[in-house]
Amino acid sequence: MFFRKQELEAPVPPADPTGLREKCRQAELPEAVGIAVESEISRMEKTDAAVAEYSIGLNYVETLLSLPWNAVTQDNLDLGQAAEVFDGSHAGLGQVRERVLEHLASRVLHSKRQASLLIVDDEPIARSNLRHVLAREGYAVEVAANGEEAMALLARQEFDCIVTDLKMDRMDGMQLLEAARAVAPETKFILVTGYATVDTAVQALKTGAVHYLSKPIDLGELREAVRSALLSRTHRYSNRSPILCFVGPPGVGKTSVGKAIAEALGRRFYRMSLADLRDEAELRGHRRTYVGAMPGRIIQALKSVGVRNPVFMLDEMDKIGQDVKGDPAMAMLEILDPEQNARYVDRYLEMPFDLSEVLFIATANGVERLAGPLLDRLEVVQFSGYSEGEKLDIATRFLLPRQLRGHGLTSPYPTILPEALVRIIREYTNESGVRGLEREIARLCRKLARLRLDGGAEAVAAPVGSDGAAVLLGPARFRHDDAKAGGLVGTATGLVWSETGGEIIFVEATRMRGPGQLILTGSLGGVLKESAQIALSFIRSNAGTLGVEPDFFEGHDIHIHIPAGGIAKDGPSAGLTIAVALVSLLTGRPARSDVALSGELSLVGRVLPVSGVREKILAALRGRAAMVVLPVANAADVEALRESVADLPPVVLVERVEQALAVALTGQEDAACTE
Ligand SMILES: Nc1ncnc2c1ncn2[C@@H]1O[C@H](COP(=O)(O)OP(=O)(O)OP(=O)(O)O)[C@@H](O)[C@H]1O
Repeated sequence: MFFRKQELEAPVPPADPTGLREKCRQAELPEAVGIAVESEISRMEKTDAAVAEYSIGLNYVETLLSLPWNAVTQDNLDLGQAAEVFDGSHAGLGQVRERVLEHLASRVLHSKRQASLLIVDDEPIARSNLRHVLAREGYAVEVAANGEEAMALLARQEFDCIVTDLKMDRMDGMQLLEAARAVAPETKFILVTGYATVDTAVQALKTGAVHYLSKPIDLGELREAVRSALLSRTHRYSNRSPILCFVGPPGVGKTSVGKAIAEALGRRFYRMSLADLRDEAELRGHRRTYVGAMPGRIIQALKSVGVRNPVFMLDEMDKIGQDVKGDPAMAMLEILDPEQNARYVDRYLEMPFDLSEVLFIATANGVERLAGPLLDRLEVVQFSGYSEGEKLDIATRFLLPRQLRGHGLTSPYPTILPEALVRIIREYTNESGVRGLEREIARLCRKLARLRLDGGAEAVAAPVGSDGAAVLLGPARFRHDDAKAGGLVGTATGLVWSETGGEIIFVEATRMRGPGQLILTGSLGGVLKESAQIALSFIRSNAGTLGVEPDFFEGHDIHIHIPAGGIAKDGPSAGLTIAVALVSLLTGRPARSDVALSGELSLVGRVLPVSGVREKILAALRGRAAMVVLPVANAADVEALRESVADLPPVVLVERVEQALAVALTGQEDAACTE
């Protein structure tokens, strides 16, 4: 700190019975915090220790003393090393890897940018001396003779730091500080004067100056003051880039990529789940006057992580918002916005804490539930599910070695053959990510650990193959033979997407005597009901061409049932599957259950594009579907997937529902196809 207490006639500090003043001195608090602590300690000294106010004051002071006001870790900005860290812990994340490295590259570039300084002094000699000294330090330096000239320069250009004389004609240093804060709030100020008094110093620091130097200037102090004022520059500029938001199903590596970013930068990592957030005050803290009041979770997190520039993962951001008191989305906006978060005020602290150096990363399973203004601030990085080949690679390189080590199965390592891993992937897991896979591998390792303890290394010497894995793990949990060859009348296989990944569903339709109603059951959202109605209307209006009796609805009810779980959100894309199930029912032609469909249906029979194509095709792969039918407008998505997944099933792209019927229905082939 460059606040010269002895020259500024500071009052003699009172005795320090609690030891807090000494702690405060050692903590090297920012001036404003030091003042708040001192005034709280003085108040405590006048209060009886048995009174509640005393312990409220004590908690407050201890909280202020425990926060990392100045503690930062230095960033490691070696991009090559960052890539090594990433590749050393992850596989199968091509696009995500590129996006993360691009983000880090822009940080490196920002950090290498030359810092710009403005010197404002009415004495030409002082100006040119300071310019000379600071230019030799490698800064880009401009000069101005008074506040007005400085404001004119500020209108054209941004400065990282302004070193200004206090007493000047035509807008002095204090007026400049006030005017400049309005147009360039991030610029740091260092005030210099020969007439230092406690009052002006305090006023300058309160107005936002970061340092206060008195004349004659000690050059060592000046260099140090500028260096420390610029310390946060790297992070602040980088933070202007959008906040990364990792979006994808569970277990695809969002958290672990966040950790890898922290490791690559040499920063500490903190993860906070927002799923259980019930009250906005949990984030921003409660006012000190409440008994048991505490700072909000953001400030508490920084206290526990011990630095003010960690990588801070805001997990499950899409889960906040419902039944929460206050407006947490607004609070999040403030926390994430670099224009505001440099002066983030927690209700308990009642003073600004600089969050601008925190590297925030958000995660979500889907973007639909994120508030619009929040989404605007975020740069979405989509994590999609893994194919079987990618899962095998991840399991072989990372999950299995980690679990073997974790279960004490070190040398001689038991051999788990790839065929065993493939069987675990196919029969013991059904997921987009690899969390379940890791759990099953851990289960296998526990069995092996027990065998080794009971029978020694010999007992686990034989390599574990596919059958060995099945013996150890017990009966298979998932059978993917649903989409097997053959077919049923009135049942069609569909592909849907939900936040937990892609899924295969079976749409069933049946007809019985009744007054002509459409009955819908299963997990149907409103959109899905509309899809069913559209499919039925299309069939009724095209009965002739589709080979359906025109009056099939008279005297009959149609019942459509969709048994699967999380599909209510992906209603439109089930339209095509419903149409196939209905035409199958009404024509008596069985629908092939190994043909999986997804497409939105229009009233005139066009097949419209759908989302989540990668997840859907991966679900079809898992479900052993022989063929996938998708809208022609999704051709680019299919092509993109073909590049990363070798064993794609054949994909038929259709423009109209009749083309899908030709592929999916057996019997009288092509009879209903118009092309
Ligand atoms: N591409 C990958 N390479 C290596 N390991 C991976 C990869 N993807 C996931 N993992 C591992 O899978 C496990 C689960 O990953 P993680 O916790 O990061 O998932 P997540 O996407 O954050 O899930 P959730 O949304 O449920 O929080 C971790 O042990 C992680 O290391």
